Amino acid sequence: MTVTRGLEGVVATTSSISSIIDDTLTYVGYDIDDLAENALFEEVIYLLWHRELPTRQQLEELKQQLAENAAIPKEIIEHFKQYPIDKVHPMAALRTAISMLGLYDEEADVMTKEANYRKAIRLQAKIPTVVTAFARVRKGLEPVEPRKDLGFAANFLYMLTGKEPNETAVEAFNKALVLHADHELNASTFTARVCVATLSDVYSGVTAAIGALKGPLHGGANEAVMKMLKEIGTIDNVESYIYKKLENKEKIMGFGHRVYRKGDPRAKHLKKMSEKLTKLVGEPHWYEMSARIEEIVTSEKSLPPNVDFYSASVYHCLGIDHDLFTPIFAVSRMSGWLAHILEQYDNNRLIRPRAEYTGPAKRAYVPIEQRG
Ligand SMILES: CC(=O)SCCNC(=O)CCNC(=O)[C@H](O)C(C)(C)COP(=O)(O)OP(=O)(O)OC[C@H]1O[C@@H](n2cnc3c(N)ncnc32)[C@H](O)[C@@H]1OP(=O)(O)O
Ligand SMILES: O=C([O-])CC(=O)C(=O)O
Repeated sequence: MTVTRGLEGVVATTSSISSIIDDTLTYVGYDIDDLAENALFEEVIYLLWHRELPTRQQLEELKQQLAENAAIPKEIIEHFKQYPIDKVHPMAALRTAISMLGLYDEEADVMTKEANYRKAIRLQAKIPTVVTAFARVRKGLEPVEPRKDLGFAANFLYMLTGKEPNETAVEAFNKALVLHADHELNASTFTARVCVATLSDVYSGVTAAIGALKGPLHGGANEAVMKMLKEIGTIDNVESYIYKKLENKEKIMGFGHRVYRKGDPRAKHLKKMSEKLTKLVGEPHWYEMSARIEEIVTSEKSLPPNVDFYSASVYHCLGIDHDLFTPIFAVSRMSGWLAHILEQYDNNRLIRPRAEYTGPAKRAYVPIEQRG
């Protein structure tokens, strides 16, 4: 048996959703740079689920379906109110609430193609409502009901704050959603596919994926980046902080990637947004510190920033609580997870690799009184 640690370079499935070739990311053949500059997040959802960009009518239909399905059962809000609120991470709350949504979906275990698509709509529609409701309930605020007249990005920010967001915020948030939507066989998507390949249901698949995204080596890195920026505090502290970490062989969050070697093509869009937004809100130091960290880590370790690095300062400027950064990633990545889950069902085979055994050789059972 040959063991490939971390399955690096192992091609585990075919997929027609997104590709990373020579450090270029495409969703169904459309370059991420093109989509980031031009697409609405709802168009990207449609693209990932149908493999074509929507016509105007198809887009309007999808928007309407998302708006009509955005409300969540009141039991979920009541559940939130019972949590030990100051101890619960929003990703743990999200993981629980998304699983709980399955309890209130009469089609949860109906496995037809049509029912699975309807569940995809419901999950994509409800995840912003879940994240924003939890964010408000933990502050003692009432959740804000979703509005049918707002697009996906605007509605999220509206439900979070109770105020209609300005155009710049909506544009930036939409772009962040587009950039995070899918990424081939990343850890959380792979988790979702492994789960549903047992023919388990869609809710189980996305709940498992949320669990995988939560870790700091994956989606959790964006929150960890902001924690690092706060710890550093000022531009004058950047050098000593980063060099010390590197000397101690500690990882710098938001850098490195399993697949990209020259760089993550999403990072430059977030970098540009970070520069613009940090100036706009009068906190340019977050961008300046980030840019200096990038200079050092790139020259010392040849490690370019990944999608999580500049998204941290972007979300901070949008007034989003730092522990909501990873749930926001999940709001966007839900679209990719669902695309992959539907694709897995379409051409399913159980995913079950092997392990090379490294434990003791064959042993005889020892009765308990003879042990010790
Ligand atoms: C959306 C996303 O999931 S993007 C990734 C988000 N995660 C992060 O930003 C966390 C920080 N980065 C990392 O931990 C890693 O780069 C990962 C997990 C993304 C990729 O991991 P792997 O492909 O397994 O790379 P691996 O950890 O083996 O790193 C290879 C070498 O680069 C070093 N390295 C990798 N990332 C970093 C980093 N962020 N800071 C410092 N050194 C690093 C490793 O220490 C290792 O060095 P060595 O060969 O001297 O031992
Ligand atoms: O692909 C990966 O390993 C991680 C990543 O960048 C993502 O999920 O967006």
